[in-house]
Amino acid sequence: MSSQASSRASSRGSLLSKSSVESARSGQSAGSTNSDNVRVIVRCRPLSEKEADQGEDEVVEVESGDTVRLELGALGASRTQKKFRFNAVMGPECSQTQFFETCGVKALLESALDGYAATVFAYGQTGSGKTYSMSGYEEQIAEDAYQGDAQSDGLIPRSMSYIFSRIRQLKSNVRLKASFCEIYNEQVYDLLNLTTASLPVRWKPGKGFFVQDLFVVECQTLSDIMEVVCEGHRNRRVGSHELNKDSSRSHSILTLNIETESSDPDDGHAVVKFGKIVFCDLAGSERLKDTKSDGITLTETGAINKSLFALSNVISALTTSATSGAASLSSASSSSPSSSGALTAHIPYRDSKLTKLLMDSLGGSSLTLMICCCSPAAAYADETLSTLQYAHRASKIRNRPTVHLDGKEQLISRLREEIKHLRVENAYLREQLATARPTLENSPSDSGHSTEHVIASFEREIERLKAENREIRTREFMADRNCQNAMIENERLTQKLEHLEEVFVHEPNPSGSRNEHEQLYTANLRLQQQVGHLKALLADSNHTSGADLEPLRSENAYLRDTIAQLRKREHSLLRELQQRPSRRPEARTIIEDAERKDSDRSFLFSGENSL
Ligand SMILES: Nc1ncnc2c1ncn2[C@@H]1O[C@H](COP(=O)(O)OP(=O)(O)OP(=O)(O)O)[C@@H](O)[C@H]1O
Repeated sequence: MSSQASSRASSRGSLLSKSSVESARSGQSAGSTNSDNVRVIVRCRPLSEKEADQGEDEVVEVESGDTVRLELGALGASRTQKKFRFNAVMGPECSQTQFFETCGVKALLESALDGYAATVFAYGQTGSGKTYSMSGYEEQIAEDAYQGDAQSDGLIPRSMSYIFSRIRQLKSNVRLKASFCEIYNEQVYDLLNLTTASLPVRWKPGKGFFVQDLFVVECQTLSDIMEVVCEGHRNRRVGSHELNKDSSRSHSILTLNIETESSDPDDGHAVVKFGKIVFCDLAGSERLKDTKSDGITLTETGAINKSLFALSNVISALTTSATSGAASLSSASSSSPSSSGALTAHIPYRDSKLTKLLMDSLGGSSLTLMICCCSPAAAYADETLSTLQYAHRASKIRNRPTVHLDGKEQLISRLREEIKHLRVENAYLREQLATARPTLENSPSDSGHSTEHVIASFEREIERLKAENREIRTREFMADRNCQNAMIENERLTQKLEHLEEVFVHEPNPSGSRNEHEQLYTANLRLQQQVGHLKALLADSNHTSGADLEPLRSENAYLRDTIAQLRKREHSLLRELQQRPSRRPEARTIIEDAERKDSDRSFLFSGENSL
């Protein structure tokens, strides 16, 4: 296996938006709805031995291939039922092979080979079968030199072997790179490199959120990649509690980057696409009292529930904006440069590392498959209900799948698209002229205008509209670029603050923190200048294309909010510094300095200057 420690994950290509993706891409064999929606599959496991011994009732029933019925309430007359419909529902009898064949993951893998980003994530209560569905038996897959098991293997090993079998058939050069990390207690750890401490999550334009310094392994054979999978499982944090003896205590994220080089069927030139598939096995949602958590387990459970709550908030915000007709993509932190005009609602991706890293999968440019696992036991009916409700909301999320190409390819494809559009427009205009000409030729020229005059005025109008269109596009491009710049500044400021926090925690020398503050102030000022520039641009744009720039204004409001929050944090850090007796004189100077500078710059955020 050739491996490389990559300080930054391989530089990715740009994204090319597509308005829609062929239905085949979403792999919807059973009950497919919209190709851009998150596809949701429910899988109900059999009763465990323990549950069967306890005489548990089964309250989950698969009604048809896509409907699940849940019995609620006490046994007897007061029982009620709830029904949910999903893309597909699989019951306890469903084998791992059947599950792989019918859940739609194969089509996602095909899409990833075709340059799309795809995500499969498993959600459900602890012990409901997420790891079993994603990987198989955890203790087996974590064995040294694991060779695979035809019966019990889950989606991940099956997907890996599927990809290699497809690569053998394809007439393309394919490069595969894998990384594997986990989010444990809100910190990201590399599962392939245990020597590193927790890793930071960063944001970059054109790339979105990513884990910095993650170990990336180039895989040439199936056994290379299975080694990555097994190594990750060996290193994943597993604990034992009342509901599951091998419970995953973290969210794990396995990413396979697929670089495919093929020749364009139209003109034979080489095209490189950057697809990827992400497998995310979430830690189980769980009630503290059921798991009988204490000490470390209690902290872990708290962190798990907190990040799942953040995920639920993102899903709610996305579904609310989807049902209210608002676009679901947040350009403020989107990985897609082409998506920047789409923001109309703030989606709280930044609230947790999990939601940052899943941003592209939820409301972003990825094709997404959510696997919802549940237990059939009556004892967990409430948890199952909340899982199904969660899943139902998630199924309303609309993504915008995009092909990932490198910069040059992106330009060529954009120009091709442009030519295609112009051709359609030309054909339409010719048609219009053809229908207008006989009418005009037969009509009396009582208005004093000849047919030629009318046609010429049509043509002038078309030219005028085209010029206006170009101008609006230029303005949008400029505003988009300014937003990107403001985001970069925002990220830089966040990093400064993180650094400043570290400075306080680790007791550095006093002159260092003063310096920190100066740098922070300069960065802050630069950010404000960006925002001011953006405001001026938007105010100017208002005259001609106010409606087109509405999303940017909303994004701007979000950025200003973020800046205000960052400033609050900056102040609280300074107050903290002031409270330390050893640093009081130094703190006073810094605070006075900051307050004086604040009053200088406050005009930028005053009411009449806001957008
Ligand atoms: N469909 C299934 N068929 C047979 N056994 C299953 C099935 N699903 C789960 N199991 C078994 O149930 C137990 C719990 O499953 P698993 O560890 O996958 O749950 P989990 O949802 O990943 O839990 P946690 O969130 O605590 O990690 C395991 O012993 C697993 O082998």
